Amino acid sequence: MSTLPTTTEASGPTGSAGPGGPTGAADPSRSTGPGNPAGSPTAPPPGVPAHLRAAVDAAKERVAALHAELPRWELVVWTAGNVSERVRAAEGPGGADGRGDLLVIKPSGLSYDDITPESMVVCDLDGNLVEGDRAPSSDTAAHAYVYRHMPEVGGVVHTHSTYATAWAARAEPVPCVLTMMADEFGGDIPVGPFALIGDDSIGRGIVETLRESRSPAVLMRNHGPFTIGKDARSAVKAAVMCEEVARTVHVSRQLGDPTRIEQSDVDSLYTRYQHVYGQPPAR
Ligand SMILES: O=C(CO)[C@@H](O)[C@H](O)COP(=O)(O)O
Repeated sequence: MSTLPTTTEASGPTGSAGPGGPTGAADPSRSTGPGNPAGSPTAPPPGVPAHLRAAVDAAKERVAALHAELPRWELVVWTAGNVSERVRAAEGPGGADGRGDLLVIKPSGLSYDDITPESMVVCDLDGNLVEGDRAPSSDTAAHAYVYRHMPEVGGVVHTHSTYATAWAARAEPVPCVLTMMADEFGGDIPVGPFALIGDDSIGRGIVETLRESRSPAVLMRNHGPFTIGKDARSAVKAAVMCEEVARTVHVSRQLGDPTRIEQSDVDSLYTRYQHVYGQPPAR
C-alpha cells in the first residue's frame, strides 16, 4: 500500500495498514475502481467502501473540474497547487466521528491538462491511499490534518498565487483595508509558521492559525496560501479572493498607506456577506 510520509500524530483506527489490512485482501464491501486492476503485482490499496462509491465518484468530478479553475484564475504555474474535498462517511459504518471520512485529491505532479475525474486519487484522513494508481499530491498530509482537526471543513486548496505568496514571503498579514476583505475574510489574512513539506507540520500550522481567525485563508510563511471552505468550491473561491485582495492591497501600498476599516464595520460587513448577500435559500 502506498502511504504518505510519516505523520507526527498517532494513527487512528484506520492506521497505516488501512482498512483492507497489509495484504490488501479482497473485501467484497469495497470497490477498487479502475486504478486497482485485479492481479496487480503489488498489494493494491483497499478501495472505497461500497456505500461511499457514488459520493466519491461525484467528488472526483467536482475536484477534477475545480483544479481547472486554478490556472483559469492564474493562481498556479506548471503543476503547483492542489484542491481536495472531504467525502463524509457520517451515513455509513464508523462515520459518526469522522474517522471513516475520505478525501479526494489530485495525484502529485500531474499536468492540469491531464486531470480527469478518473485520475483523481482517494485517501483516508491519515493520508493512506485508498483508491488510485498514482502517488497522491505531496500536500495530502496537510489536507488530511486539516480535515481531522477541523470537522466543519469540507474543502482545502493550496496555490502559489503570486501576490498572496509575495505577502507570505514577507511574513506579513494582509491588512483588512477593503470591504471585500471584511466580507470574505472577516479581518486580516493571517500568516502561518514556516513548515517543511512532507509531514504534519504544514497542516498543524494551518489549523493553529485559522483557529484564531475568521479567515478561510492562511499565508504559510515562505510558501503560499492555503484556503478552506465548507466544500472544495468554497475553498477555491477563497483562494481566488485571497489573490485578488493581496494584489489590490499591494498596489494600494505603492500609492501610500491604505486605511484600515474600523473593527465594528468589519464585523457588520462580514455578517451581511456571510448571512444576507446573494439570493435567499430556495423554498
Ligand atoms: O507546495 C508545493 C511544493 O512547494 C506543492 O503544492 C506543489 O507545488 C504541488 O505539489 P503536487 O500537488 O503536484 O504534489
